[in-house]
Amino acid sequence: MESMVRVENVAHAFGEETVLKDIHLSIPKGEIFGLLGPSGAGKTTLVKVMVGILEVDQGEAWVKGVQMPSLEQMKVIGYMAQSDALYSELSARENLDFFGAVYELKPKERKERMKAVMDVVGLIDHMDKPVHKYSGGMKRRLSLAIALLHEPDVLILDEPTVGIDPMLRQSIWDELKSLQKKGTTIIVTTHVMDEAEKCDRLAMMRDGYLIATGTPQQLREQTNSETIEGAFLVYGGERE
Ligand SMILES: Nc1ncnc2c1ncn2[C@@H]1O[C@H](COP(=O)(O)OP(=O)(O)OP(=O)(O)O)[C@@H](O)[C@H]1O
Repeated sequence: MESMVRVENVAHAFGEETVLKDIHLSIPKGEIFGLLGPSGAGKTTLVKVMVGILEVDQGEAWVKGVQMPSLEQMKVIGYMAQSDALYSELSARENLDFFGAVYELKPKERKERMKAVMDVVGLIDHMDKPVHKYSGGMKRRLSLAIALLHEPDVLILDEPTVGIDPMLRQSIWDELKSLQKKGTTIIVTTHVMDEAEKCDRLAMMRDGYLIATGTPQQLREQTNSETIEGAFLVYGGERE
């Protein structure tokens, strides 16, 4: 199957601390791929390598056949970072309009997409509110809307549902599943175990290593666990 995201032999250190070690990954088109691991395991650092915003000491990352970092290739990626990159003095509409221009969406299409993505995240009635008046959860939702705006082939979402209530979280996952049906490849980091269950495949990280990769069922079976949470605890080293 065509590999949409490929990471080969990646290693990286921040000063003395090695945070990624010997990472190999291949994610096929249309897969929902989850990255799990204790805080500090290296998940965010790894997604930054995929997005091409971190140049690593060793190894390579490829997105849709192009080696990262590549400015041009950013157009096929929708990235939602852990901390929101929003202009707080501007309204949601102005933020979306700005990113729509960055992604070179034509005015008519931009307007339609802005409405569609704000609908998905349940913010359609808050289009004209300045972002500094948004709650933390609303900012997360707006960041997700921006990542979806240009209908990217690859969505890379770093803890997208933190601070989002269960009902909206469900509707966001419904949207991710429907994007997957259209062929979008989705990479998501999460600490939420029921979200991990929704992924086609998971990678467990610990101390900068990818220590296990497989379907949720495979990871449960390999660890004799009934739940992904159980598997996570085994791989996280918190129990034998
Ligand atoms: N810019 C940086 N400079 C120095 N150290 C960094 C930098 N970014 C991350 N680190 C360190 O790299 C390690 C991995 O961090 P990373 O954010 O990738 O973990 P994570 O698995 O995403 O954690 P969390 O689940 O808490 O988000 C941590 O020890 C962190 O302190």
